Amino acid sequence: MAPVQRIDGKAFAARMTTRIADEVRSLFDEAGLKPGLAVVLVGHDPASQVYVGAKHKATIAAGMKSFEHRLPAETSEDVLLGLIAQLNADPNVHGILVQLPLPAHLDASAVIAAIDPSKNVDGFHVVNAGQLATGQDALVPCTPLGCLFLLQDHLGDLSGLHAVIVGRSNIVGKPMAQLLLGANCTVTIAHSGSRDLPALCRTADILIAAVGRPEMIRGDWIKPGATVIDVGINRIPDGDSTRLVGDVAFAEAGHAGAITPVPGGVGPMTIACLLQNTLTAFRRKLPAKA
Ligand SMILES: Nc1nc(=O)c2c([nH]1)NC[C@@H]1CN(c3ccc(C(=O)N[C@@H](CCC(=O)O)C(=O)O)cc3)C=[N+]21
Repeated sequence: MAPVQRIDGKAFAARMTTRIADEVRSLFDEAGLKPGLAVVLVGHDPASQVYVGAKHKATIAAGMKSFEHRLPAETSEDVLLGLIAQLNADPNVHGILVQLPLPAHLDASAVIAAIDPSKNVDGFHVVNAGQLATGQDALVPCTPLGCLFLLQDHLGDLSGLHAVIVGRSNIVGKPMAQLLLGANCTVTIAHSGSRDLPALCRTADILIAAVGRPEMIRGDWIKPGATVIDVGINRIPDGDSTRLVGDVAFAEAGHAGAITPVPGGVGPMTIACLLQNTLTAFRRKLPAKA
């Protein structure tokens, strides 16, 4: 059998970012218009600091305005909601992202609900989720959108394929299911408690791993030739240091048709799709052409 193909999300994301930057410059620069993305980070979680820094760099590289708001860990919900109200009203801000997880004293669902759905570039608002579920134009959560782009690039038409999604979060599993249904897949949503999960996974033409458990999905859970998308980003100890692994035991997946590596697979696509959503939100605010 042909050797497994690596799906290069890093390269795909770089091409997407270049295309978005070209679009921003060629269509809007002359008119003095710029999409703007506001990112709010509460507290000092080291991983979150790294991600927020990466988002800032990508936003600038795409020719957009980046507004960073770093708030102390003890910020009250009132202060955070006040900032969100200000960003909702700011015409220079087209996208708003509040980095998750939030410190425990803050109610993430109340914060997400406060972000104007038309600026909610994470696609986490119930209005965004409802629009996606009912087939209306929506801002779609960045990680599953990135997975869909990689699948369509690799496989072309997805019609009739059986997709098994392991993971049922609002951020990945559920919106991923909606997107794949929209692309005419047959979709199964499974989770760590599903009965005979290995056998279920073996029925997948497309296997999406989004459980958040390092290397939980073993080689013998993968049907030969299947396309595997590994959403997991787990930092595990490695000697005196640490390393990143996905939710799939990558070294055992040599008989898959294709697989996304970790790092360099889905992660970079999440950031590229954030830029894409910011551009989409910006376009929708432009006055209709006369
Ligand atoms: N409101 C909100 N929206 C998010 O989209 C959001 C969030 N909160 N909280 C945290 C997670 C995580 N996340 C990642 C983005 C990029 C990489 C990424 O680019 N990873 C690289 C390298 C990572 C590394 O080296 O540490 C890769 O996989 O190749 C990873 C993870 C967005 N998140």
